[in-house]
Amino acid sequence: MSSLSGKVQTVLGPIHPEQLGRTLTHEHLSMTFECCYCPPPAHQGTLSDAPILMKNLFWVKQNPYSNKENLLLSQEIEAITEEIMIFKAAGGGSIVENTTTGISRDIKMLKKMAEKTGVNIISGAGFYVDATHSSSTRSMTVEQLTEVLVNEVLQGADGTNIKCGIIGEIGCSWPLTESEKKVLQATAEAQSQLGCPVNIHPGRNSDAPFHIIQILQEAGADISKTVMSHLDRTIFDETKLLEFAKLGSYLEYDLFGTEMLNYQFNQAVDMPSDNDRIKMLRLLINEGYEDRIVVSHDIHTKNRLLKYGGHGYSHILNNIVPKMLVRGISQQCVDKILLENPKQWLTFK
Ligand SMILES: CCC(=O)NCCS(=O)(=O)O
Repeated sequence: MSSLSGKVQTVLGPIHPEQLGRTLTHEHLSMTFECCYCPPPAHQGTLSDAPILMKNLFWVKQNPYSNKENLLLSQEIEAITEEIMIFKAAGGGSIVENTTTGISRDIKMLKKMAEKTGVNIISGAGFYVDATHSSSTRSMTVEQLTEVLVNEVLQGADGTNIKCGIIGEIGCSWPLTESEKKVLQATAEAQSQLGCPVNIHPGRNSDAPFHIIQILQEAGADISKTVMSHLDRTIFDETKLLEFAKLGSYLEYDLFGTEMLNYQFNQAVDMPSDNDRIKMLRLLINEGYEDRIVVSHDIHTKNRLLKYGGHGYSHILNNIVPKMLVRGISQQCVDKILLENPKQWLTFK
């Protein structure tokens, strides 16, 4: 195991796990998402290049991936820094920043934000989905990819000496591509060398999380230190969700605050509401999985910021926690989800 054993690695260096406090396990503080631009229907075409204004905000909320400006979170550093302070005032301690190579990770900026706000920021190593892989990434062997991941954790990312504290979010499409499969195998290998936390972005199909866990397991990963993200848009059937829970990963509900009529990336899906998400958490808790749940907002577009009338990074602490308590989830269980489970996950073995 590495010298990081028993520690959590933030962009400002290793800390003791007790210093984390309430932790959002899946956010973005600076990224771009042009790779996932969805052209709007022809009669709404002019809205794709429009600035975000009060009069088109409802349209942007329903079509977040069709407005080009909305995809540039990296332009909002000042607003986001202020919003991290609001998260801190609401009782937040740490944010895991899951931006990986392909969607414009800016690890120097993350360090500045951590210095300014006093909130711990943990940065992610690795690669987003295949559509963003460079030709050089695609041509690498599993061994070469492993070396990149290990270096981002032990030496620093993007030519800096600022180090990542998790591997992920590792992007997977559906069906999984060859390049993504190699990255998963490299993730497993790097994780067994480092004993580090891993976060996976599954493809948009309910079989995707199962397939990914199988690949990771075969390559030697520690599934108990792996988070499966975006379950709220991936597995809807309760029996299937409980089957997946048995595999032993952390179960992440990370789209809190996202409520929309049409899910642009998969029209077959009815995006759940926050109340639906809380019902799924209750199901998992009642079935004994309270040690495995983590939650977040996965803010990745501008419209979700307070500045644009969105819910911001403090929504879970200010609005979701009180509703969880009203719906019979105990304070002890809420604390597990926001404090204990992230702490266990983020601590290097
Ligand atoms: C980079 C952010 C990201 O990938 N978020 C997941 C969006 S969705 O696939 O759940 O719609």
